[in-house]
Parts: sequence; C-alpha cells; structure tokens
Amino acid sequence: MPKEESSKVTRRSTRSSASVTVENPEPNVSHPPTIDDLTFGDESITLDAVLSDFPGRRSQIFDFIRLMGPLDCPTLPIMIYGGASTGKTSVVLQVLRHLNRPFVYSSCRTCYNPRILFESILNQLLLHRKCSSNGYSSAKRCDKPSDFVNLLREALSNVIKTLESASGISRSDKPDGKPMGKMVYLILDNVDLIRDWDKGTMILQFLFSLDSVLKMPQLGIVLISGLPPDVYYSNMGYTDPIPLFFPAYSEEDLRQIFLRNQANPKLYSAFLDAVLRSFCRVTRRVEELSTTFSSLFRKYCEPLDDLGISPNEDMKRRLYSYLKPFIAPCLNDIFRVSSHPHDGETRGERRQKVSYSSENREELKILDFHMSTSAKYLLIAAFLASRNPATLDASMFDSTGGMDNRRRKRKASEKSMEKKEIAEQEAVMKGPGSFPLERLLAIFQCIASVGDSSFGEENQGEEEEDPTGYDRENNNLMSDILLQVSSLCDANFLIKSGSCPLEGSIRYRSMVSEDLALKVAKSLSFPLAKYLYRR
Ligand SMILES: Nc1ncnc2c1ncn2[C@@H]1O[C@H](COP(=O)(O)OP(=O)(O)OP(=O)(O)O)[C@@H](O)[C@H]1O
Repeated sequence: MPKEESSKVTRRSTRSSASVTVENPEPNVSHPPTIDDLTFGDESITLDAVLSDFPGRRSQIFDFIRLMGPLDCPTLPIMIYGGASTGKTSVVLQVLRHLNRPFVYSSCRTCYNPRILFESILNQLLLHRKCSSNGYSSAKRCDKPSDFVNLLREALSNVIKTLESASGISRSDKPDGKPMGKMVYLILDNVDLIRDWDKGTMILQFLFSLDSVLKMPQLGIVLISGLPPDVYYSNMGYTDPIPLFFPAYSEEDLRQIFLRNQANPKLYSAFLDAVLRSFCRVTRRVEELSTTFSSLFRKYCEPLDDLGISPNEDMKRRLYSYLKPFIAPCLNDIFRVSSHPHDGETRGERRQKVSYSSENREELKILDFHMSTSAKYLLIAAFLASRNPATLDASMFDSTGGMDNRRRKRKASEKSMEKKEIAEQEAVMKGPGSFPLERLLAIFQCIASVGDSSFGEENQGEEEEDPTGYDRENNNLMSDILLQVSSLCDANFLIKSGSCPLEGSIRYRSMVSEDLALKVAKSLSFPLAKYLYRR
C-alpha cells in the first residue's frame, strides 16, 4: 500500500484517529495532507457492507443516508443520539465513508475545552498537522466563539473553493472513485459532555446556532450526543437539529453483532446461548461485552482440540459445564464496571451511563430498596407518557382509570397503513417523547387508581375501611408529588427536556427501558403491557 494511503487508513479508520488527525505526532512530511484527506479516499465501502457491519442498525443507516441527502444537497443540522456503545460514531463515519463525503471530525471527549475543540476543527480544515517542525502548534490560536466563526468561515471558503475546482476535473488516478461533491461536513461527537464544561451552556448554544450564524449551506453539521436533543432546548431562536435516535440493542441484535466475522458460527452460537442472556441483564454495551466475551470464548474453547467442530447437544453441555465457573466472576466484573464510573470520567458520562444502562443491576437495586410505591407509579406514568402518543390518553384511560380496549382497537384499525408507517418512522427517529408535568400527573392519577392493593403496602393496617389505601394516600401523594418528580430527575429516571416555546413550561422525558418499566410494574402487580400503545 502506498504511504499516502496507509496514512489515510490510520487517519480515518477509527474515531480516535479521526479526532486527532492533525495531532498525528510525526506525519510524513513528504506527503503533506491534501483535500482528499478529508474523505476516506479510495477506501470506499458499499451500502451492503455498511449494513452487514452493523447488525441492528439498518433503519438508522437508511435514515441517516436519507437525512444527508443526495450529493451537494444542503442539509439541516442533524443530531444523532442514544446510549453509550449504540454505534452512533461508527455508523456515522462508515456512512460518510460509503458516501465519500469530505468531513472533519472532533470529539468533545478528546477535545475537552473550547480552545482544543475549535483548533482541532480548524486544523483539519486547514489541512494542518501538528508535528515537531511546527512545534506541535495549531494552525490558528482560537478560544473565543466569535474568532472561531471568522476563522471557520475563512477556512471553509477555501475548502469549498478547492472542492469546487476539483469537482470539474476528471481525475484519471481515480476512474471509479465516487465524486466528493462540493460540501463538507462537521461531525461533533459527544456533545453532551460540553454541559460539564466551564460556560458549557453558552458553548452549546453557540454550536447549536452555528448553522444559522454561518449561513453557509455548503457546511453540513452532524452532532452526536448521548442525551436526547431537548435537554439542550434553549428557546434561543435557532432551528433545532433533526433528531435521529439510536436505541439500545435487543438481545437478538447483540447476537447478530457478536456472530459477525466468527470463524466457526455454530460453535460461537453455542457459546452465546450459554452467556448472552445473563450478560444482557447487566449491560448491553457492545464494547464491554466484546472484551468479556473474547476472554470467555477462549476459555470455552480450551477443552476442544478441533475449533472447527459443530458441537452437538452433549458437547454443548460439556463445554458449558467447563465454562460455568468463569461466568459469575466475569459477570461481577462487568457489573462493577457498568455500575461504577471510570476514573476521570466527567459528570456527564456518569449521568449518561445511569440514564441508559437501565438493565444495570445497580438501578434495580435502587428500585428494590429505595423506591416508594408512589414513586414506582410515577415512574410507570412517565414511561407511558414518553412511549404513548398524547392523543391516545383519552382512549387509553377511561373515567375510572381503566382502559377501553375496544375503542383503542377501532381507532387503530381506522388508521391508514401509510399514516401508520409515517408515525412509526417518526417514533423511531424521535425515541422516547417528552411531556408536560400536567400529563404526567393525569396518567399517574389514572393508573394509581387501578393499581392493586400496592398503595396500601406502605401504610398497611392503618385504615381498614379502604383496602387500596388510594384515597387516603392520594392527598399526601399529590402534595409531595413534585418532590418525587425531582427525585426521579436526580436519579436520571426522568430527564428535564427544557421548555417548550409555545407552552413555556418545562417538559420531561422518561429514560427507563421497557424491560425495567415492566419489572417495576410487575412489582406492583400493575398490568403495564395493557396500557402500552403498540404500533
Ligand atoms: N451494530 C453494531 N455492529 C457491530 N459493532 C458495533 C455495533 N454497534 C456498536 N458497535 C461497536 O461498538 C463499539 C462502540 O461503538 P460506537 O463508539 O460507534 O458507539 P457510540 O454510540 O458512538 O458510543 P459512545 O456514545 O460511547 O461514544 C465500536 O467498536 C463499534 O464498532
């Protein structure tokens, strides 16, 4: 492989290398970077390859390609969001590689203050690499947003000019290469971490308004976030980015992810049968599982002479008995890693982890030991408010708090298939919805009134005439309900989603998974599944 190509591979093949492109310690001075270095160059990848590289991300890949639009088509800013290790970064980079679009990538994890972030973006656009000959300095010194806007505009204009002149020339060295187009994309990863920076709110507002401030349609902006878009919602008059949600993987998705590229899929599948379910209960983060599974799989194979075998049932049992003693310690390790933040992590990362690793035992432990019955109902009410369309509340809950199944069914059957598909797509793009406090309270009152005797359990035996204890507790509940809501926010089961410009009131969003909500409902003997609107 020629030197220039090999430097491109290191440069673009991983997120971290992409983020430190220009920080490469000793770049090859005889091959100064060119405009081609803003793409993956010749390492194009087909759509089929992207799809098969990322099981469980088919619809997100198609949605992202659609949002990026055809070559040279201006796009509104996009926000990709979802929990840790849901493939946000990898999918974005691989789609850009597939489309052969020029981009600069900076992560707010490695670029941990405004100056480093601004300079990293500018260095990439100015095709500048830090090295010993330039004293490892950046192309421009810049820590103020106002300076950044000016420098960015200038750097972008030059890149775009070069792209425009390059697009007219048919380059004989790349007969089959896809055209790069005349646009450049700015990918900002881990933007949620900016919330913890000094003056973070101001920097976030600045970045969110960058598109409207610059007014350069040749720049596409993609923000990647571990938190949903409306936690940033600030009512400042800029256009909100188009959200694209990356949900947590299901067990089946994880099976497909880990089965990829296995030399002996039958053997590995037997291994996954033995471990996947237990580990999924602790974490669904691909990175964590991948490290543990590779060491466990080595153990699993130890008794085998031939790694090419298709194990029969008897062999599977024997391999499982051999592996069994190693599973529990690994589960404990992964549980410890999942529930305790790593050293040096910022508050933002911890918050994200608590919010999303909802299968995590720590969270269940908190629930089991510290959650009052009323808080559990509130958690379920929030979950329903985030998952069900508000327009269906009236048909979901009748005047006694119950649900009229017939009415719901008829409504669903009246919908045209097309409308249903659009609604489904929208729901996937948006992820859990946000809701005002009033709606949360209304649902809470309805479901609490149909719950079984669980409300009585906190004051058992005090007033015998009311078997459910609901009426008695209702007044107390309502009086401290705001306190409960704020406790759920502190525990990150609920997230404040900023205020709605029309209503002016704060909105909330439930961050618990369906599995967790079902477990909480089960502990109250509350029939949650009956209240969930299924599209
Ligand atoms: N669907 C998938 N198929 C194969 N590998 C995946 C998939 N999803 C994630 N991974 C792998 O998991 C790792 C983490 O993915 P990635 O960094 O893209 O996630 P992320 O959502 O950006 O995480 P974070 O929010 O922590 O930055 C990568 O090695 C990636 O290749």
